[in-house]
Formats: sequence, C-alpha cells, structure tokens
Amino acid sequence: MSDLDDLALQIRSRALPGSFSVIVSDIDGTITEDDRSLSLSAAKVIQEFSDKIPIVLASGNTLCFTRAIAKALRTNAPVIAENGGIVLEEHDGVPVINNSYLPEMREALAVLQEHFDFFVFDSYDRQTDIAFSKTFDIEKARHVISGFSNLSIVDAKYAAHLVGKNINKGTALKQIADMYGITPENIVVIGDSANDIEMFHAAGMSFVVANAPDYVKKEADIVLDEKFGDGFAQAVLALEKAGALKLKL
Ligand SMILES: O=C(O)COP(=O)(O)O
Ligand SMILES: [Mg+2]
Repeated sequence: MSDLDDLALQIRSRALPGSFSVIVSDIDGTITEDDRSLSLSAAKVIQEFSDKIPIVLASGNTLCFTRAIAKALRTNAPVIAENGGIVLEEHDGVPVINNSYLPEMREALAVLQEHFDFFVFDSYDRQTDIAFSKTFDIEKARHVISGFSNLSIVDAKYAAHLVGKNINKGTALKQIADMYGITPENIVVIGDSANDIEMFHAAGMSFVVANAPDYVKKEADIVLDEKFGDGFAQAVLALEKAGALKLKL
C-alpha cells in the first residue's frame, strides 16, 4: 500500500465522506520550503484544487504578503493575515482588522527593546501584530513582559510575534466558518508551527507537516510523513482519495 493509501485510510477512520468544505493552510513552513521559497508541489496542488474547494491561506505574515501569495496562486478565497488579526473575505474587499491591543503591544515592544537586541519586521506594514527576529531568548522575553496580561509571544519559527489575547488563527477560522455558513468542524487545516495550534484545535481535522517541532506535532490530529510543501500536497491528495473533501463539481 502506498503512503497516500495509508493516509487516506487514517482519514477515512476519522471523517465521514464529504466532511470538509474548506481547506485552511498556513504559509511559511507548510507551503514553502525551508528557505521560504514557494514549494512547487504545494503550488501545483493548490492550482489543481482551488476551483473545486476554497483554500484559505492563514499566515503570521502581513496582509499584503498573504494576499499576494493567494493572488499569485489564484486561490480566489479569503485570507487570514497577521496571525488572525486581519481577515480579508474577498480579494478586493475591505479587511476586518482587530487592532485593539496595538497600544499595549507598542508599550511591551518598548520594554523588550530595553532588554534585548532584535529587528522588528515589516513595521511600516503591520496593523495588528508585532513580528520580530528570534535573536534572543523567547522564554526570557516572556518573563520580561509578563505584566502585560493581554499579550503573549508566539514562536512562528521564522519570526516571533507579540499577539493579543484571543486573536489567533483559530478565532479567525471561526470567522471564516461563519462566512461560509458552515461550522469549524467542516474545515480541515494544515500547519507547521506554534502559531497554528489554535487553528488545529478549532478545526474538524488538523494535519502537521513533518518539519514541525514535536511540541507542535502533539497538537495536531495527523502528523504527515512528508516535510514542507510535499507534506501539504500529501495531505490534500489523501483527503481527496479518502473522499473527505466536499468538492464543487
Ligand atoms: O510570519 C511568520 O512568522 C510565519 O508565517 P506563517 O504563519 O505563514 O508560517
Ligand atoms: Mg508556518
């Protein structure tokens, strides 16, 4: 039996036929390679499936980056950016932006800057979350800003992010479910890092690519054999094989 057949069997034992009508995928580490270049195997699968099922990209990246990737891949579906702080339902629509914690985040950032040396990424472009280089001990940083009870630091592998309470890819996934008039149980997700854990828990089924750290693997339903974009492609092809996707004719 091929790996794909084996995975399809695992999926079939957990999900009824046609269970999932939306796929939500992380970008970095899931549809990109280790060097952050776009995975050709993931891109091929997205182009093959995007007419048949919405593929929503959910990223810690900025809205313009996430939207550009979605546009270039022709997903023609909503996007989640800045770890759930921004949801864009239609490509040319108005984004829903939750920036309620930004003033506190700026204060916390100033405290971090007093203690550590790091770069702030895309500061001209970010609207709801603050991303910075992982050039210092994140555990120490968490301790330094522990007085900010509404904020936390999440390690998204390629960057660390200051994020607000209850703003994450999981809460954004619920917005996406409402938009489609489905429940989060009808959504299947694929990811690689700690900033994907809330969406793993919110979705009907979750896959983690093989390059993820063990503490992230533990939080997903199914750990893929393949890494990066090959893992993403493996998940989508096995879901199709298992009959678990509700595909448009
Ligand atoms: O912005 C990051 O640090 C990681 O982005 P991702 O959520 O697409 O993996
Ligand atoms: Mg990622």
